[in-house]
Amino acid sequence: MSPAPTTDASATDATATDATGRLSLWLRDRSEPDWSAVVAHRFTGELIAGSVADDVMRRYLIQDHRFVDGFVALLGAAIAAADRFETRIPLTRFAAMVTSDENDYFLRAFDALGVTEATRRDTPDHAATTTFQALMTEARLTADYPCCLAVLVVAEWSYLTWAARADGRLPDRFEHAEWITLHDNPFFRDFVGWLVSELDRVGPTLNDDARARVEDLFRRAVAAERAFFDAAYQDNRD
Ligand SMILES: Cc1ncc(C[n+]2csc(CCO)c2C)c(N)n1
Repeated sequence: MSPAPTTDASATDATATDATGRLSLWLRDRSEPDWSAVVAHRFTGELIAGSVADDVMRRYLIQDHRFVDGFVALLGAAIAAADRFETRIPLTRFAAMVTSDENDYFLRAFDALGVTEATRRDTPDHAATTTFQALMTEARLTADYPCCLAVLVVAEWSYLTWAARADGRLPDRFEHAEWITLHDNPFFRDFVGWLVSELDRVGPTLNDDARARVEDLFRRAVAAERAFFDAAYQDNRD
């Protein structure tokens, strides 16, 4: 019943119309049209083309840097809630990567874009950031592995999918190019393939209620990703 783990999550074109097959594909279907809006968002297209306006990039990165903290906490909850040791290992390695390479990118990009610490401190959270933080907290506090996975999978799989669209073409500026390669490289591809396969592994163990909770979190996470990208184009804070 359980499918072989995929190692190339971005190449998955299949759709699933019922939840008895691959839960990941079913959830992705159920999150349309938001899923497609996320992976083909104006922001990601402009990033790949290297044409994102600097103020858009600044707004996005200031908010996204705040996302990482809650994300790492959610990863920690998934590590704690996972059903076996072999599952904790990739999650732990990934947590180490997120807190080293990725944080370094943010700091260099802030420098290059002239974003000072004072600006970061004085910029309030956008409503889309607050929504996402709340969703990650909600998933974390379930202390339930499939619920944690639902939100993690959305955050990772959607990013791999849009980044893979660059297909080897990279824009000149590192602020743009590295944000793409951070989300489409062999390590990340393997990790996301594994993470998606985890959702498929636990899928058949869920009863209807548990699956409904996972679906609700997954769909709200996709909607939150869409709103997060939209927010980069909004000057106001609400
Ligand atoms: C709103 C938002 N959603 C998802 C990601 C993706 N993401 C967050 S942490 C992480 C791990 C290392 O890159 C990844 C892929 C993001 N950055 N911002």
